[in-house]
Amino acid sequence: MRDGVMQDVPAADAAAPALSVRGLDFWYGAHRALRDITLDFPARRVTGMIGPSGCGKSTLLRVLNRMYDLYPGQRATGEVTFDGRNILSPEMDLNVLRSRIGMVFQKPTPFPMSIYENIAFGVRLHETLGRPEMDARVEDVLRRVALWGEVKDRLGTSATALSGGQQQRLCIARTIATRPEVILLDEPTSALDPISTARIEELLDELKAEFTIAIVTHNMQQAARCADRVAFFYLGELVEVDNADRMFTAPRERRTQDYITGRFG
Ligand SMILES: Nc1ncnc2c1ncn2[C@@H]1O[C@H](COP(=O)(O)OP(=O)(O)OP(=O)(O)O)[C@@H](O)[C@H]1O
Repeated sequence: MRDGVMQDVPAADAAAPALSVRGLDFWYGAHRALRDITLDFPARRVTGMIGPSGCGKSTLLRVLNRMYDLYPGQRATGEVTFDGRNILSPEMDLNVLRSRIGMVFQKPTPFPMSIYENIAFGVRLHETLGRPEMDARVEDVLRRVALWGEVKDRLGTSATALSGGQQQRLCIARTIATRPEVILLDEPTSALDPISTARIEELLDELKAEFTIAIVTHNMQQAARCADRVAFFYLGELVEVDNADRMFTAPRERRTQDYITGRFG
């Protein structure tokens, strides 16, 4: 426990953290959007991040793969340990980092190229594969996101012609194709219909056998269905983190209880 934030985990659920955030502060210019965040992301578990709009959930995801680095005036202090290194360090190779900690956005963002190239493009940045190996990689990840059957006969056609749900599964396939350890998802189903949403949720359940997953969601049912652990944020602070079942049945903090019962947010 640190600074009053409850985060003890029963031994059975105490997977080693893949990512450890310690004393993290984040600024957009003079605006401090995250305050002294300390949070572990256990390996091969789904950590759900919830809280009212503007509380800093997306900001934290953007810190975890240094996405903020693309924007002047944004800075983070503190530590985020991944594979024994502080990823906030200026020496970090950001291309390597982003291949190991992949990100899926709210709105499906396929590249304006073919379905095949959407996957092969990122792989080529990090590996040199011959055509048969690349074909096998493309097929493997499309099978894993349950898209192969739907697209195998039109791999050369534009990805932008797919439905929203198919596009989001393609974006997840693209992310796992570079074989990351961690997948960050920022409200990945908020633009999708209920059937596509259910398919993505099932997919997350399968992927967590292999990947560490952090998902931002506004949907309490989704957090309860998908997440092993849930972290509740409010006004840039981490209020409480706990196993999902306990978080939704017996939250310890009043603010968490008010939020999950719909009293604000
Ligand atoms: N580019 C930016 N420049 C300045 N302030 C920003 C920027 N992006 C976010 N903020 C501010 O940082 C705070 C946290 O925003 P963030 O987007 O992380 O919240 P969130 O919890 O993900 O919200 P939502 O659920 O609405 O997506 C908010 O006060 C927001 O206004």
